[in-house]
Amino acid sequence: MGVLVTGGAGYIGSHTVASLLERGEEVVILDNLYQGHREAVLGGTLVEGDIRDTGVLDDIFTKHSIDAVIHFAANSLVGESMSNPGKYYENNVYGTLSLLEAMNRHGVKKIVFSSTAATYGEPERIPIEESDRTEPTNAYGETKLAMEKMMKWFEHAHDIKYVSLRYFNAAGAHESGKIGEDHNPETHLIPLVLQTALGKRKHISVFGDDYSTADGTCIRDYIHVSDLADAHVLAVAHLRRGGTSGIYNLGNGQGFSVKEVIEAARKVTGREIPVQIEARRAGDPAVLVASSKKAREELGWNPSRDRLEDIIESAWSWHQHHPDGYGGKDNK
Ligand SMILES: NC(=O)c1ccc[n+]([C@@H]2O[C@H](COP(=O)([O-])OP(=O)(O)OC[C@H]3O[C@@H](n4cnc5c(N)ncnc54)[C@H](O)[C@@H]3O)[C@@H](O)[C@H]2O)c1
Ligand SMILES: O=c1ccn([C@@H]2O[C@H](COP(=O)(O)OP(=O)(O)O[C@H]3O[C@H](CO)[C@H](O)[C@H](O)[C@H]3O)[C@@H](O)[C@H]2O)c(=O)[nH]1
Repeated sequence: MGVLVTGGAGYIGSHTVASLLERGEEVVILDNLYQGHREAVLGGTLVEGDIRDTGVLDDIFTKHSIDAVIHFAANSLVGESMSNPGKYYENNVYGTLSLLEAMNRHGVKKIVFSSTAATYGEPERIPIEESDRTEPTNAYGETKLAMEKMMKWFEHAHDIKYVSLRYFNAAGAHESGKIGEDHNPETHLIPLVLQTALGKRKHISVFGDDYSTADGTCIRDYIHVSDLADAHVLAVAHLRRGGTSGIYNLGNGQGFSVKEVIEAARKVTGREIPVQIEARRAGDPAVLVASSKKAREELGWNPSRDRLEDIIESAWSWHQHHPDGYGGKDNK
């Protein structure tokens, strides 16, 4: 039996496809290449198409023997979701509905889903546990919460089991050097800091230094993309052995401030990284750090690339060799 990976040409999806292939899985990738890259798909069968297209989904489930879906395909820019929430309900919520309906038509009973720390909003305590309050402060997080609830009701009605993985801040790149992070536009801190180290940007903007944290900048929990990829493989295994549906945080349980990330990047790169302090970014909670105890205990997840310098080092290697991402590939 094989796995369908929606959004498998994107950043986290492509790393998960690589992990599945390493384990000898049959993989079909469905991506409309809105953000994804053909070159990021290291194997399997890539279908260029949209999760909202019922014909494409029916075709895939008819032609391939698929028992599980890993669902990454979504829009995920917090700022854009605030100015254009309709786009997020259309692609994320309607897209997931289209996928679940197709799974139901074809008797596919397992789904692993990309959720986010943004489902919590302003946390009530740190580290955050899965049972904590979920009150998203942006439309993106709200759509992810809606998709989690949709899966709950599809399980109730159609016995489709789900594992929802709430990632904190994904970072780093694959050890092969072949795949890494290439978003357009790029909004994430670590790639922007490294593009500044490369001289592609004049400075890194720090969004607010007046938060109630030790150095005034926001604290996040950075998790290596390959550790995230491993969690998806474990989640599929959990469902295949008859495990129950559930929601799991994925993070390292350690928080780093924006200033600490920049300092670590200076050490790793040995380059100057000019900083400009700017206003706070709307919708940013001060501190987001995960408790991933549940994923460790129930899925057997054991993230191994947890040092911030190592995560930045692996991203740096990717950015140095691919300064223009996949577009300007330079495989030195
Ligand atoms: N990057 C992070 O730190 C982070 C954190 C938490 C959650 N997530 C979630 O993880 C998932 C993957 O994130 P990413 O950073 O790899 O994003 P990404 O944009 O690199 O990957 C998403 C992929 O989905 C594809 N896609 C989008 N809409 C589609 C559609 N309608 N049909 C087919 N393909 C479609 C895109 O082309 C892209 O390749 C997303 O669902 C995101 O919300 C990401
Ligand atoms: O140029 C920048 C970019 C980011 N930041 C700060 O760096 C931290 C990390 O920002 P990212 O944009 O890298 O990531 P977020 O913490 O905003 O992540 C959120 O959005 C992601 C999707 O883009 C995930 O869904 C994640 O779960 C959700 O919390 C934030 O405090 C942000 O304000 C800056 O100071 N300058």
